Amino acid sequence: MLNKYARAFFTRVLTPFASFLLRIGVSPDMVTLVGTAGVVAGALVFFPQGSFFWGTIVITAFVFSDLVDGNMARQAGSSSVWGAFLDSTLDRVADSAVFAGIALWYAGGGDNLLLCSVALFCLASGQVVSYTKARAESLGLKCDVSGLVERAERLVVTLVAAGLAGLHGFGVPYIDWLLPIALWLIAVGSLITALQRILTVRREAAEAIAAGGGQL
Ligand SMILES: CCCCCCCC/C=C\CCCCCCCC(=O)OC[C@H](COP(=O)(O)O[C@@H]1[C@H](O)[C@H](OP(=O)(O)O)[C@@H](O)[C@H](O)[C@H]1O)OC(=O)CCCCCCC/C=C\CCCCCCCC
Ligand SMILES: Nc1ccn([C@@H]2O[C@H](COP(=O)(O)O)[C@@H](O)[C@H]2O)c(=O)n1
Ligand SMILES: [Mg+2]
Ligand SMILES: [Mg+2]
Repeated sequence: MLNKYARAFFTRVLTPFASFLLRIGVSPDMVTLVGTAGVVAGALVFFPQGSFFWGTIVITAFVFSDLVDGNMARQAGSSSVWGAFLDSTLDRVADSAVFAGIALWYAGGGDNLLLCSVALFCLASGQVVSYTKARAESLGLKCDVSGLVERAERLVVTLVAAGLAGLHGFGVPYIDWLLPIALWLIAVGSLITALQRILTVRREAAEAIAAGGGQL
C-alpha cells in the first residue's frame, strides 16, 4: 500500500537531493552501499543495547537512501540490471539487521525469549515475503499482488514503534509496549502476506499451464 501511494510523494520530495548528489559526482551504487551500511550500523550498534530512540534516528537517516538511489539512476538514465540486483540484495541485508538488532536486545538485556523469537520470525518471514516475488519473477510469473505487509510497511511500523518505545529511556511511561505490539503485528501480517503471494503464484502457475506454458 505504502509502496503504491507514498512512493510518488517521496519521489517528488527527494528528487532535488538526488539531483544534487549526481551533480557532485556521487553514483547511485555509492548511495545504495552507504545507505545499507548506515542502516546496518544503526541497527546492530544501538538496538542490541536497548537504545531504540537513537538507533531509530540513525536508521531513519540512512533508510531513505533506498528511495534516493533509484531516483538518481532514473535521472541519470543509468538504471541497470546490476543496480536492480544490488538494490534488492542490500534491502535484504538492511531488513535482516533491523530485526536481528531487536532480537539481540530481547536475547540479552531485554531478557524476553518469546519476543526474541517473534523478532526472529519477523526477520525470516520478511525474507520469505520478498523471496516469493523474486522467485516468481525469475520463473516468468508476476506475483501480481501487493499483499498486506510489504517492505515499506515492515520498516515504517517497526521504526515508528521502536523510535517511540525508545522514549521510555527518557522517562515516558508504558510506551515501551509499542515495540512488542508492532513485532506481533508484523509477524502476523508477514505470514498473511506470504500466504497471499504463494496463493497468487499458485493461481498464476495454473493459468500458465492452462495456456500451454508453465512447464520447466
Ligand atoms: C519521538 C519519536 C521518535 C521517532 C523517531 C523517528 C521515527 C521514524 C519513523 C519512521 C521512518 C520510517 C522510514 C521508512 C522509510 C522506508 C523507505 C523504504 O526504504 O522503503 C522501501 C520501499 C521498497 O523499495 P524497493 O522497491 O527498493 O524494494 C523492493 C522491496 O523491498 C521488495 O520487497 P517486498 O516489498 O516484496 O517485501 C523486493 O521484492 C524488491 O526486491 C525490492 O526491490 O519503498 C517504498 O515502498 C516507497 C514508499 C516509502 C514510504 C515511506 C513512508 C514513510 C512514512 C512515514 C515516516 C514518518 C513517520 C514519522 C513517525 C513519527 C513518529 C513519532
Ligand atoms: N544502485 C542502484 C539502485 C537502483 N537502481 C535502479 O532503481 C531501481 C530501484 O528503484 P528504487 O526507487 O526502489 O530505489 C532498480 O530496480 C534499478 O533499476 C540502479 O540502477 N542502481
Ligand atoms: Mg532503492
Ligand atoms: Mg530497495
